[in-house]
Amino acid sequence: MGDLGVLPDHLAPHTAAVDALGELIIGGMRVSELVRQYGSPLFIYDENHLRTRMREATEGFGGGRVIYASKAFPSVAMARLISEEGLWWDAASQGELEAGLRGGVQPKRVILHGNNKSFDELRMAIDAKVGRIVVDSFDEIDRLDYLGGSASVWLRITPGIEAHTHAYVRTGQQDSKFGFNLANGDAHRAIARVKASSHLMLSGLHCHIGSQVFALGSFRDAIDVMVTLAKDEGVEELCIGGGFGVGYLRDERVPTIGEWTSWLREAFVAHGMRDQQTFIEPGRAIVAAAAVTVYTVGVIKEIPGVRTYVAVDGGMSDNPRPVLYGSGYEAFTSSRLFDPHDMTVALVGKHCESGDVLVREARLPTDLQVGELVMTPVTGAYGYAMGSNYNKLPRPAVVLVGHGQARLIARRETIDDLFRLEVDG
Ligand SMILES: Cc1ncc(COP(=O)(O)O)c(C=O)c1O
Ligand SMILES: N[C@@H](CCCC[NH3+])C(=O)O
Repeated sequence: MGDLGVLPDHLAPHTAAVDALGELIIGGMRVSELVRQYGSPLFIYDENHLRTRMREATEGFGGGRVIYASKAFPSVAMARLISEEGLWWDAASQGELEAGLRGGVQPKRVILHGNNKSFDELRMAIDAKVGRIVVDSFDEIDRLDYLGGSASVWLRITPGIEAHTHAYVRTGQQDSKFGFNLANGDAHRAIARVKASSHLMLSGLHCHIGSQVFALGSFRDAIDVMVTLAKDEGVEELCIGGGFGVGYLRDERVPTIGEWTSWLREAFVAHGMRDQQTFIEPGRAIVAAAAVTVYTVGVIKEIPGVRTYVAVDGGMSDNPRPVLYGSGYEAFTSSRLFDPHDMTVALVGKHCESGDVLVREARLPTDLQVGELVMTPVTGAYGYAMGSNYNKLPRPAVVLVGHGQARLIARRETIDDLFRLEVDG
């Protein structure tokens, strides 16, 4: 990576480069050229970045298995990369399961999650012979008994670890809708039930303490608790979930996925676990920084002495994270990254809500013009995946770039697409 001007290296996709005029190039493609061809707003994913993260994760984790948590970006194109790089695929619904299978992930490398799996989802997983079903509740055991097919299962345990992250994405504490509670004995009761089953094979235990977690200590605590339980119960495999935090802001420097995975491996090894027994499920740490979202500025409204609003052609429908969790992002002009970005503005979307703010205090050039391209980096995880059609906005297109070429992996929605579900009354 050369000089990226005002764009910090740690927020840029791997192949990012800036030409002499200050324009951003990703995967050998000029961002303005991509927008000219595919329209705005546009998600641009860097293929090299994705593959590098997958390799760092698998190398750091030794011979343990890395399962990509597909909820972060569950596309067929992503599933192809996952299967080519030898990772596994975590699906939390029939749709995510279908995406993995359509992308060529071998069924034995698919894990099915969900705190309320339907009969159809369970039936599909059994018929497809997925690698593991992660059983989450007693009602689910009843459903599996009713269906009767044979399956290799893990039990999802809530180990009672309070991860330090946003309450909405904390999942390992006692008070959780997920999994079997360890402290009140449910975990042991579930283990006994599955062990006694003639058609379910208990191959492992699972826990996931939360998302965007930075404290290695929380993962170490989870490993301590779960290894003890697995050894007491004579269970072979252990998955410690995902949730490894990433940096979204200029000053936010965080461990790489290679560091995360090698630390976790060390923690497992310290407990005498063999690589083949161990699994992790990162989503965000693989995809987040691989993508940027590019928007076009439509309105610049200055309220002297109050604030300047810069409105773009997307917003909470392509990135609901700021509204949902108060998440922070940065913004940059993608065509003049050598210019100082010293005007503080609110970067807002085009939705009919005052809360539709993408970046509360974005720094952009003082002479920013209507029609310029502004991009927000680190939007590869839980952006497109959690997008909506609010205000009947069509979803943006998604391109995958590399080696001077772009591949459209999700076309832009059309106005007609927006009415495909409506029944004309
Ligand atoms: C069961 C499970 N595994 C893995 C993940 C991946 O999380 P992240 O994208 O934060 O790595 C999640 C989401 O938090 C999850 O619910
Ligand atoms: N959607 C959350 C992460 C949820 C993780 C899924 N268990 C986010 O955007 O940060």
